[in-house]
Amino acid sequence: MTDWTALIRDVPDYPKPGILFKDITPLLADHAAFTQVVDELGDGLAFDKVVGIEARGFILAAPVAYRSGAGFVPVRKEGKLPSETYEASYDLEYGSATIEVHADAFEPGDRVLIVDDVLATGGTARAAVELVRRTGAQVVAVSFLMELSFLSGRDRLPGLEVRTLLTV
Ligand SMILES: O=P(O)(O)OC[C@H]1O[C@H](OP(=O)(O)OP(=O)(O)O)[C@H](O)[C@@H]1O
Ligand SMILES: Nc1ncnc2[nH]cnc12
Repeated sequence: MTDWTALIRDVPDYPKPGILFKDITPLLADHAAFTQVVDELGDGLAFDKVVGIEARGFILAAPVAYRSGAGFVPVRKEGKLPSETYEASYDLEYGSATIEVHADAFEPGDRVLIVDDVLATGGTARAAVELVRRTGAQVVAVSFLMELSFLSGRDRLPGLEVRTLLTV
């Protein structure tokens, strides 16, 4: 894949002092970069549903589902899903959060690809994996646009295929 790192903007001290925020909006605005990234996130993997994690994960996961003929399932921040949910709480680089998935989002035996923009500490992805597994579905891989390798998020996803397209 082309190295699109130049389209990731570094924003110091956002959202808190000491955090170097990786802003993906320049990459999203570039058609060639955006489409290649969407193509690569699911390439060669077999799955029935794509999970996108609110909010930036939605931007990437929905087109991955569309292009691969899979369904899309949102994992949302707490209180946003209207029906019965499972929830998981976790810490991330600049705070903590709770995410939820609809308890009936998957068919028994569904193979699930989880997609998000950034793998940092891995807290968010770990919680999403737990949610999918609680429903009885199977996580086949976790794909990210970008990995912040100094935070070792991969270590929180043992035994899983972890795909990252850019590493910083
Ligand atoms: O690996 P971690 O340390 O868990 O961090 C990665 C998560 O942080 C960001 O989400 P954020 O909660 O900022 O939400 P947003 O997508 O709504 O901006 C990013 O989109 C990932 O989901
Ligand atoms: N440094 C960072 N930049 C962008 N998104 C993030 N999510 C967690 N850490 C992040």
